[in-house]
Order: sequence, then C-alpha cells, then structure tokens
Amino acid sequence: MNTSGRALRILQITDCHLGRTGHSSLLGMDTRASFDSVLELVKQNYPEPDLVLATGDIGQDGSVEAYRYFQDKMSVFSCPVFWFAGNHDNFPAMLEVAGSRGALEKTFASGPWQLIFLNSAVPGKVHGFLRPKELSLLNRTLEATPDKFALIAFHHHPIDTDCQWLNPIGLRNREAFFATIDRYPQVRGVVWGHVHQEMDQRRGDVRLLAAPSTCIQFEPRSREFGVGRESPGYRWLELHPDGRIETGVVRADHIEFEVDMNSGGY
Ligand SMILES: Nc1ncnc2c1ncn2[C@@H]1O[C@@H]2COP(=O)(O)O[C@H]2[C@H]1O
Repeated sequence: MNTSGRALRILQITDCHLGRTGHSSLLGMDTRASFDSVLELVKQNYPEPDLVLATGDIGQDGSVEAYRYFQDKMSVFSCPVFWFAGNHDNFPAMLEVAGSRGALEKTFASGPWQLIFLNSAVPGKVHGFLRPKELSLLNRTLEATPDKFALIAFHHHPIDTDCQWLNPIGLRNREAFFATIDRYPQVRGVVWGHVHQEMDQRRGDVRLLAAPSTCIQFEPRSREFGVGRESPGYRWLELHPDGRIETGVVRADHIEFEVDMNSGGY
C-alpha cells in the first residue's frame, strides 16, 4: 500500500430528518434550522473536506422538497457528496433529486483508501438488513482491492448500543456482515447513523463509529425511548495513508434548540 501523502478528510452528517417545508419539525425541533446550524459549524471548523458522507434518514417525509433542500445546502462543498437511504428515506425521490447515480454511487476510491456504501434500509421497516446483493457488492469490492484500506458505511447499527430499545431496530443480519469483513484484513472502519448519538468502539483492527444526528439526540444508556440533552452535531474522519483513522464529533453547543424532552417516541 502507498503509505505516503496526506489523509483523506471526510465529513459525516446523518439523520437530518428534513421535511417538505421550512416548518417541518421532529419532536418540536425545527430540523432545517438545526441542519443549517450544524452546517454553519462545519463551515467554521471543517470547511474543506475531501468528501461528504450523509448516512441516511436525510428526509423525514420522503418528499422531493426535503432532498432538494439537502442538495442545495451541499452545493457549498466543492468535493464529492455521497448519500444513501435510511429507514425514513424514499429512494425514488432521492434519485429524482440526485438526477443520476452520482451522489448515490456505492463505491469511491481515493489513494490508499476504498470506500463502500451499502443500502441497509428495508422498505416499510425501521430495522436494517443487508440483502444478498449488498453483501455481494461488499465481498466483490473487498476482494478486488486487497491493496487498499477499506471504510464501509450504511445506515443501521451493526452492534448493540447501550439503549435497549434501539437494539432490535439495528442491522438484523450483522453476523453475515461481520463474517464477510472478517475475511478481509484491509477493513479499518465501519460508520453508520440511525442511533442519534455518538459511538466509538473497536472490533480487532476495525473502528466502529456512529455520529450524532443533525437534529434530535437519543438519550444514551436508556432502556426505553428517551430524548437526549446533547446538541446536534457532525463527525469528522481523517483516513491516513498508513490505515489509521482519526475521528471526532463536534456539536452545535452554542445554539439553543427547542425539543420536546418528554416525548415517548415518534
Ligand atoms: N418509543 C419508541 N419505541 C421504539 N421505537 C421508536 C419509538 N419512537 C420512535 N421509534 C422508532 O425508532 C427509530 C429510531 O430512529 P429513526 O429516526 O429511524 O426512527 C425512529 C422510530 O421509527
């Protein structure tokens, strides 16, 4: 592997839950306003990523307008922006707005790194599942690129969280996913959204990472659904030429957001 050169800088934004109009909200939070605040923060702290990765639940109501809003906002970045579906998304509407597969491509290679984006959404369901087609793409790509480090992204969590209520709605066939990546020592990271909170764990040499939502947060360590007090935010990742991943989460702590803290779900 070529271990010289600089790191590939990635911005991960996730679970934006954007709606059809400027008045759309989730549990009382204005999701366009919180998304805009997170992007303001990105502009100040991480203005020139090499790639933006939006890991699902970009829209809340499946409307074309929500994806248009997202796409317009992404035009501030001069780098490639990749997005894929979560359980709340509407793939045909995403495709209509994207105009071509461009932003919805499944793989991207840069220097010593190979990125693979999978669709874990199951129509009409909240939980995730990687269909044989997705696992086969994963397997094929990893087999073809043994000389590149790999980062894999999809929407649903492939490991349990410390929130009991979230565990049944993660990736259901996680064993098949891990059985696949265990055959490829070049895999260095897996990133996802869905859990509306930060996670950073390891499984051997593989970093397992989740990012906060750009809108409401879920309360960590809770048996039942609970809204978290933390602010919306984003994750940055730097993929180094020697296979190391540096990463962190930044939150919009300076802004007051309205959210219904007593909600029992949505
Ligand atoms: N009280 C609840 N109990 C279980 N699941 C819930 C509850 N409220 C919402 N959900 C679902 O859990 C999902 C977690 O993330 P999503 O934003 O995908 O959408 C959420 C809802 O579909």
